[in-house]
Amino acid sequence: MSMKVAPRLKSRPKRYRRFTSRTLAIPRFVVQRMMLKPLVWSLTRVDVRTEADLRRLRGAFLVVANHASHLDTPLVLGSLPRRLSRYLAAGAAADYFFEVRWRKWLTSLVFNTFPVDRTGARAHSGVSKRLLARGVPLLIFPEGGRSASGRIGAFKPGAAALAIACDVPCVPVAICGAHEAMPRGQWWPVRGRPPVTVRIGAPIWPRPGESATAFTERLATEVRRLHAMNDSDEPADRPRSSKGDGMTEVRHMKWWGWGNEGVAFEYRDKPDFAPFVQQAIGLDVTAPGVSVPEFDSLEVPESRLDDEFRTELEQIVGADHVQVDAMSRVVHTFGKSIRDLLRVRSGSLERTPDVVVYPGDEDQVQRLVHAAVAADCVVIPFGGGSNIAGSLEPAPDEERVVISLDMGRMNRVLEIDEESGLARIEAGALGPDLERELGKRGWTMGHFPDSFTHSTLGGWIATRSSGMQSDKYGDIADIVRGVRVARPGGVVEIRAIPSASTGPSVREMIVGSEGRLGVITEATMHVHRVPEVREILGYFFPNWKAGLAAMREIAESDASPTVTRVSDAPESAFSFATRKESKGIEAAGANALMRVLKARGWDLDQICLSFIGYEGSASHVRYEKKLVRKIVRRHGGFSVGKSPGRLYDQKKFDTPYIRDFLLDRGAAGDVSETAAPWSKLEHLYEHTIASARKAYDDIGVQGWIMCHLSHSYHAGACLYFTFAFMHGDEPLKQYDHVKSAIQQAFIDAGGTLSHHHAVGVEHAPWLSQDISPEGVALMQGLFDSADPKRNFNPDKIIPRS
Ligand SMILES: Cc1cc2nc3c(=O)[nH]c(=O)nc-3n(C[C@H](O)[C@H](O)[C@H](O)COP(=O)(O)OP(=O)(O)OC[C@H]3O[C@@H](n4cnc5c(N)ncnc54)[C@H](O)[C@@H]3O)c2cc1C
Repeated sequence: MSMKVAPRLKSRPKRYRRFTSRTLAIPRFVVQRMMLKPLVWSLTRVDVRTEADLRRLRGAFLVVANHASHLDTPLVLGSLPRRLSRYLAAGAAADYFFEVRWRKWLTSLVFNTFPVDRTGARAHSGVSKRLLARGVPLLIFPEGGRSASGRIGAFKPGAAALAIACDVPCVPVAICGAHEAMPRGQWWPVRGRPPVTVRIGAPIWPRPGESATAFTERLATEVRRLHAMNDSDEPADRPRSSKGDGMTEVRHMKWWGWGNEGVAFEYRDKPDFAPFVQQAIGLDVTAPGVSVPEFDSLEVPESRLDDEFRTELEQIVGADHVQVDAMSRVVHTFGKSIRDLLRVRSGSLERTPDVVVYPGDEDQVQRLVHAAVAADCVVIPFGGGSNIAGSLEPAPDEERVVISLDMGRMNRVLEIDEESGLARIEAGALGPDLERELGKRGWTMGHFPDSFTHSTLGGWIATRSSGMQSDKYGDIADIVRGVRVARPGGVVEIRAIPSASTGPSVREMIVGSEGRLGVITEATMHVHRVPEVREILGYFFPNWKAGLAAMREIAESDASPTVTRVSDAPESAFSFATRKESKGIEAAGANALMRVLKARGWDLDQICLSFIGYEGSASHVRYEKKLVRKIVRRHGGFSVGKSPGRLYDQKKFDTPYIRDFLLDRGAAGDVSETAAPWSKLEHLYEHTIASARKAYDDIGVQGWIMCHLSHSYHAGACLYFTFAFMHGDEPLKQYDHVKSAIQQAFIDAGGTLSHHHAVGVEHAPWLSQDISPEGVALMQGLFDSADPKRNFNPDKIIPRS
């Protein structure tokens, strides 16, 4: 349960009483959270990334942030957990904000401001110390003013000196994109909801005896590091693989799990989560989890790379970009499927790549491909390493040298053809990197898979990915127009033509090829103007059948929402269980709504939560919402407003961390998804649920399965199942049994083996049932002729016979 920062309330001299006044905190809450935050969040696209666990932060502290825009203070206040921002007092220039009475009054009311001397006058000296001594946390911008260029300037030592004198920690915060959104001299953000990211780092304490200069340096370095994670214009001092022993600037996920080091799923602020999981799979989440093994305890196979070939690789990409250390090779061995995570956590590393290389441009990729094929090596292109189909692992019995070709340095947006709405982008660009670069010029690609933060353009193309807004923007197969692929014979160049009649589509052969046809170096993608309005509304349906029918009717209608998603009753219950504790009006409102629904005859256990997204001009969005409202009503549903949708939108990229949380506690939780025509969806759903339940019975476990529909098309939609159970001593065997039952159910009920997670090795057993043996033979012919010596990511999609 979260606690409020507790300013010391005893012996408050009158002058400081306003800072800790509970009465004044109420209007401040109303203005900050109910007016300012919704306004700033609607005018910009704010992404809050909390890199650290702030739950243990208590008492006074300083927030130190870079400063380039008047948006910065509302952004920080709106991004910090309410517990920490409630009494946060923002430093404001005494010579500007405290000279005029109305300005002083207004900023004090809204931002709890305290005066900061900038002019050398010491009229307010000691105020900040006294506030800290009273437990009031402070927000300080150590640059001393807003940067005119948007670049982070030198930090003044005042904040560090204050932290040392009062022995309080500093929370570093990097605000990225606010300068572009509303630079100095402007009083309103630019049009088009520019993207802004607020990155909150781990609290930093002054070291014993540390000078203010040294502490300032540490704080500045941390804020720059957080900023550089977002903005490659800043000096790049990016974190590397969790152990940090690679020599490149490319970021990687944790070797043992999803996402960034230090970020984890938290259940304690979600009061319904523990009882829900207990009931669903019999797991007590409050019991301590097991820790991940020490990396040094893993037995990592030796690299088979010899010195001569290493020198050849170094001559192509430079010595810093050829890695053979154990951490680099382990990070590049697997993707992030549950099979992958179970194996890497248990040290089951039969075969790792022998070397990881990081090319910097297409010419280097081409030379690497030539060298690798000439030496009969295996080349496995690596994007973000986020796939969940076993698309990366080298075959355990592979005798040849295996090269993991990491595309992470090739991450630029090369060109935007504004007239055609096309952008040329290098294949190694991660989602946030490419969207940020496009966003700076008012464009978006509109591709947002749940793995967005850690997957790349090349990976999306190579796995036929689909993002949450595919209803409007299309799957990656629709978005990619042109593509360049490095192959032994030279570069395949498919130009960005809107549509062409040039025989079987080579572009389509590359899409979904999982590295088997060569290395995608860049692609030319559809891009769109950032919409004026973007909204995701929440809806309730009385049951799953009604939700499905409404989604089908919306797909058929004139409305073209960006997202159509409806969860079945178990998934809706799960969503409710992961809500944070609500109090006061919010909690009373939710309870009242449930009472009304019950009175109207709704079975509350059958409620299905839905999200529908809208984008475009304000009038277009209004029109679409009206159309959808009518359809929803016809199926017994109604809108529950913007808040659930906003929450879903903000938190969707954090959900993947839950799988590690469960694994730490002996439970396997994973996903399987398919697509089928509308006419088959209901049966497919029932059949899959029944098959999973039978599989749980077979292995004698209490299992859970839930589902949502997303990605609607003219002829059908994707059904996305999430399943979980407490595993025993043979987790892989048990997992394979359940997963296989679900996959087979898809095929038997008329669905495909995967809508957007690719084939890899994990889904390969169902390929022939999906596309027919003759279809597999055709594909095999393509692979055999394109790659006769099986140098390119062999054994994926079609296993060795
Ligand atoms: C929690 C979670 C959520 C996910 N959500 C989604 C989702 O919403 N939608 C979705 O579509 N997927 C999703 N995925 C799956 C995964 O993110 C996608 O498969 C993604 O497209 C993989 O991209 P990547 O850059 O990580 O590729 P990697 O995992 O590095 O590689 C995947 C395959 O592509 C090949 N490849 C990578 N780059 C290139 C290149 N430049 N040239 C040739 N081949 C290349 C690799 O060799 C490999 O075969 C999710 C995964 C997880 C773990």
